[in-house]
Amino acid sequence: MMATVQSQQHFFEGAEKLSEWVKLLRVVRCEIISVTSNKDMDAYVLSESSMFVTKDRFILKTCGTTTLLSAVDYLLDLVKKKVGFDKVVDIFFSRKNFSRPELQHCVHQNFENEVSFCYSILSDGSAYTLGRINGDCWYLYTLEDEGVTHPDQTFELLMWDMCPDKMRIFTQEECKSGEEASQKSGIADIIPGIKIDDFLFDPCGYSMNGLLPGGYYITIHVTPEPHCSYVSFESNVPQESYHELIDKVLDVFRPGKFLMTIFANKASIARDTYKTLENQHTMKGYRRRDHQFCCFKNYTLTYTHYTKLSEGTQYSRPII
Ligand SMILES: C[S@@+](CC[C@H](N)C(=O)[O-])C[C@H]1O[C@@H](n2cnc3c(N)ncnc32)[C@H](O)[C@@H]1O
Repeated sequence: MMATVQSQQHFFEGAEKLSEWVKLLRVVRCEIISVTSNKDMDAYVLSESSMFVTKDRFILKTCGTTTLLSAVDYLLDLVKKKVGFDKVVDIFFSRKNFSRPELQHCVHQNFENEVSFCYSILSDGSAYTLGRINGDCWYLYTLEDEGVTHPDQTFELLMWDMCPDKMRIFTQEECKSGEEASQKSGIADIIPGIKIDDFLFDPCGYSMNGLLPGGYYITIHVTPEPHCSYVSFESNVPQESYHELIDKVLDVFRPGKFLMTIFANKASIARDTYKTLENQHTMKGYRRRDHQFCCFKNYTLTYTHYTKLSEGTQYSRPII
């Protein structure tokens, strides 16, 4: 979930900020493991994924059986009370369809419940499903009211049916620390110069946040268990074309399936990237199953879903 908030007042980082975030995360049912900062952004590795805070934007990514949407009311109260921000400029709540929805809190057991919940707090929003409603799909609730005018883009790769050899790296049997896993897997080389905060769970699982100057981040989360292997990659690093980044991430993880979403507003250098993906029927040993393009008021959104070509399959179109 990403929310952008504003007011006329100057933003001030209160000293008790950390304890306020701890309380907010308690509502969501997760904890802070580690914090890293640069002058533009605070990045938190959480027991269930990540949180990023800038002067006017809040990004919360959670997994497992957390109750992410319960953070919205709390957050809106908090920013109003602490810094006087009282207007939500944008909100994006998105997720892939769950493998086991019945294990979730009732609000998160289906998208209709989530939409009702979002609508009860921010009633101008719209809800969308991209992909196949009888297969893999991706849900989005977005407000998109005024939107931001500065360049803005978000790239996400959600991967599953992961390569077991790659996943072994993210276990305590194979690596002793997050840093070792970042190096051994090749994660450390995906975006050069990034300030990495990584964590290896016991007995397995891996999370990392990476920061670049200018408010740019990447975040990667790995669930290596073979019966439910899953990796997420997200970044707001601007690219005219995401092909090189996609190649690097696929090389590191070799998923069986992945879906990709790219949001870009008019001011972003990524605004035309959808054109370069239009005829990308295959890429790096993967075949496209679904491809959709949406024009929202302030953003374009590209959704695309690929699955691995089986051994010996002939490529019918050029491969990047
Ligand atoms: C890295 S976390 C977050 C992954 C999340 N699916 C995502 O993409 O955002 C999940 C992985 O860490 C492991 N793990 C180990 N201890 C954990 C803990 N205390 N809390 C959450 N995950 C833990 C889980 O078994 C799983 O493999």
